[in-house]
Amino acid sequence: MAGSEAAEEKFCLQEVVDAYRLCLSPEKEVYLEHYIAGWRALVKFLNSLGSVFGFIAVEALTKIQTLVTFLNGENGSQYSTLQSMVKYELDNELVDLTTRGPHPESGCRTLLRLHRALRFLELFLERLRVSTEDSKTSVMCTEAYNESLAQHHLYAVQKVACLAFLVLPGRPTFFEVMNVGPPEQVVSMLGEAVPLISEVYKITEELYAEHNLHDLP
Ligand SMILES: CCCCCCCC/C=C\CCCCCCCC(=O)N[C@@H](COP(=O)(O)O)[C@H](O)/C=C/CCCCCCCCCCCCC
Repeated sequence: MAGSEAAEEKFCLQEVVDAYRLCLSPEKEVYLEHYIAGWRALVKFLNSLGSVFGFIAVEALTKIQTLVTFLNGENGSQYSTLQSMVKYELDNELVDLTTRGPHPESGCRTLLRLHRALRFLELFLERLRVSTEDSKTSVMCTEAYNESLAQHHLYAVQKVACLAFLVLPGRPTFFEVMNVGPPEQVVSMLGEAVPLISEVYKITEELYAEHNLHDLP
């Protein structure tokens, strides 16, 4: 890979912060384009963790790609925000609400999977932010996972995920990979990232509750 391409692929926490900062409109609508950009940046991070995390990166990328296809499709303008997507898909009966049927990969159900993962991210980054030098990333990650995503995963997926967490690099490597600078600056940027992610999460959570979309199959 050419040097410039490699540089493009490098993860940087600032990219995540920028994406989530750009996510909200003044009316607190969530722009899908920036929501996806945030996830793309996180996938870079997952890829930098090595092949053990490849299956998680592939799963996240598959969900991202489904949303990108809608956003770039002929009805793309209906997918500019989460709010417009939900309205468009519900108004046009494009969502399988109780069992999987003609619309197994709707935007609403696909985004719900990423939304649940965003809660994991929020919990994990907050743990990382308040962690100390001897804190273990595997423990922080397992706790955040058990409090969030695990509740929506099959037992076999939970087992594989928890095994992967055991080979996570330690806190110093995590901080380095974030490409921010010394640990104090990483902590400070995590302090910016977490509230932004929390707000996007909360707005999505309320939108899905309002439309009874939390259990989409
Ligand atoms: C800022 C740097 C540090 C942050 C590092 C975190 C990076 C990424 C954060 C989260 C990634 C998770 C993305 C996974 C998407 C999961 C979607 C999902 O739940 N899919 C399941 C259901 O899909 P359907 O079958 O209903 O279509 C699917 O069954 C699951 C497939 C396997 C994925 C298992 C993922 C479990 C682990 C998540 C945490 C990994 C974080 C490791 C790095 C810290």
